[in-house]
Amino acid sequence: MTTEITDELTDAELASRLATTAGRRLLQIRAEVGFADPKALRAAGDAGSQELLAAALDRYRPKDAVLSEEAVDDPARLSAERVWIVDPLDGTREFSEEGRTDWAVHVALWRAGALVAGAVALPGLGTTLSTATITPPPPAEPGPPRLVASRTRAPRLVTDVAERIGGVVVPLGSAGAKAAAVIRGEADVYLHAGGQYEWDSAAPVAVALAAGLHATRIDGAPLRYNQPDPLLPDLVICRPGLAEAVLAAIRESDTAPA
Ligand SMILES: Nc1ncnc2c1ncn2[C@@H]1O[C@H](COP(=O)(O)O)[C@@H](OP(=O)(O)O)[C@H]1O
Ligand SMILES: [Mg+2]
Repeated sequence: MTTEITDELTDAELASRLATTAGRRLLQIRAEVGFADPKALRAAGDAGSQELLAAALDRYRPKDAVLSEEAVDDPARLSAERVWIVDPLDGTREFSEEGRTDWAVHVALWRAGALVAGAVALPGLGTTLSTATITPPPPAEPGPPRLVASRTRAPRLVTDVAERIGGVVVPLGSAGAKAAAVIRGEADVYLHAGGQYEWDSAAPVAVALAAGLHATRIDGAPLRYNQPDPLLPDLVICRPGLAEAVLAAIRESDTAPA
């Protein structure tokens, strides 16, 4: 897989190569810094990936705005037509735990109201999912639907919805890794509520939509990006055939946040 970054790339190709390249840098940082001081490793990862992505976007898309978890928010993005929404290291906690592969790099492009390109790199798995190349997941496996949810901050809503649809909960780190599990057919639903930001979901949602999956807020409303407040606290990504049942279970749950 070539990851060379040149001036001629489409936005989707650029997103994919940037995410892959930042992911390789993160693997190097993991090897160099080691796991003895997880806090130091997390800080080095956040900073190293942010530096690489910021420099590359500045070099290859100098006119575009950027919204990143690891940079000061520049309100100029609110009047920009094109905004890159990036999470240089999603699943920071898992990145700092030896042996875990559930962490990701997110690079998405928002243009005039919609996500138009995106990539989620899973460096620990050696793969990158891109809107340019993604295909729908394989058919659902027999058995109960598998719901991926936060390892550390899963809301009660997840267990409640799992019970209502006869599913099982699978804890996994990183929004990108969870979305990827659904996109790759290793899980059927990713449900989250109670807090998250635009950078946590923009690239995963861009790829999920390109793969033909359902991706909305938990009340079924569209996920909207490049908003003044980047808080985007909940989402559901799932196979289209499960969306109606999942949204109904959320509505019926007395644990759904108002
Ligand atoms: N309640 C909450 N409030 C704010 N952010 C949250 C959150 N729950 C999850 N997130 C963010 O969503 C990403 C995935 O989390 P999780 O693995 O728990 O599902 C993490 O991003 P970062 O690792 O980039 O900080 C995490 O910080
Ligand atoms: Mg994140």
